[in-house]
Amino acid sequence: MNRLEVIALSKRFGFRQLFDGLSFVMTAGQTLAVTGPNGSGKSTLLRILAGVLRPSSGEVRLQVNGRWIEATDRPFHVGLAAPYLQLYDGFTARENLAFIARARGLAEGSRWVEHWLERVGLRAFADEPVAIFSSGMRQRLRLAAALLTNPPLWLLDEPRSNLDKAGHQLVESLLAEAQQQGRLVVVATNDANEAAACMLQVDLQALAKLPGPA
Ligand SMILES: Nc1ncnc2c1ncn2[C@@H]1O[C@H](COP(=O)(O)OP(=O)(O)OP(=O)(O)O)[C@@H](O)[C@H]1O
Repeated sequence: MNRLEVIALSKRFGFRQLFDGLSFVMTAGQTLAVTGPNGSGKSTLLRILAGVLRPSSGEVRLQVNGRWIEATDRPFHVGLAAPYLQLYDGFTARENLAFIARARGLAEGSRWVEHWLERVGLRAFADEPVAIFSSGMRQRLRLAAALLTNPPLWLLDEPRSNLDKAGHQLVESLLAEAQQQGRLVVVATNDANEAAACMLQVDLQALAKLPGPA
C-alpha cells in the first residue's frame, strides 16, 4: 500500500509566504491536482514533496508498500517531471534515459529504457541528439525520464505542456495506468479541466498568507 501524508506544511522565501498550513492524505491509486495562480507555489510544493527542497515547517511522509520511507530516501521513490528540468542536449534520447537508469542503479535498465522510449512515442527519434528535439518531444522525454524507474509517487508539473493531441492522450493513459497500479500522482496545473479530472484538488491560492505585521 502506498500513502502520502502532508502535515501542516508551509513554505516561505524570505518575507514571501507561499502556502501555509497545507495538510492532505493520499492513498494508493489517487490523483491530486495542485492549482493556483502563477507564483502561488505549485512547483515549490512539488519540489518539497520530492524531497529536494525543505519546507519552512511541517512534514511530508511517504509510505511505499506499507513501509515508511526515510525523508532522505524519498527522492529515490519519486518521479518528477517538470518543464524546468534540463535534459542533456548533447546526448540522444536513448543516452539520456540510459544515463538516468545507470545513475539510479535500475536493474534491467536497457529494457526499461526501450519500454519508455516506445511508451512516450520517441522510438523513431531515439538516436537523435536532444538538441534538435521540439518542445513537445522534450516534454515526452521528461515524462519518460521521470517514470523510468517505476516510482510509486509521480510528481507531474504541467504534464501536458507543449504536447499535441496524441501527447494529451498519452498523459491520460499514463494517469489511468498509475491509478490501476496503486501509484500516487500529484499534478500541478493551471488547466481547470485537467484539475477536475483528478480525484482530489488542492488550491494554493486559498492557502496563501499575506505577510503579517512585524
Ligand atoms: N529558490 C527560490 N528563492 C526565492 N524565491 C523563490 C525560489 N523558488 C521559487 N521562488 C518564488 O516562489 C514563488 C512560487 O514559485 P513557483 O515556481 O513555486 O510557483 P508556481 O505556482 O509553480 O508558478 P507558475 O504557475 O508560474 O509555474 C515565486 O514568487 C517564486 O519567485
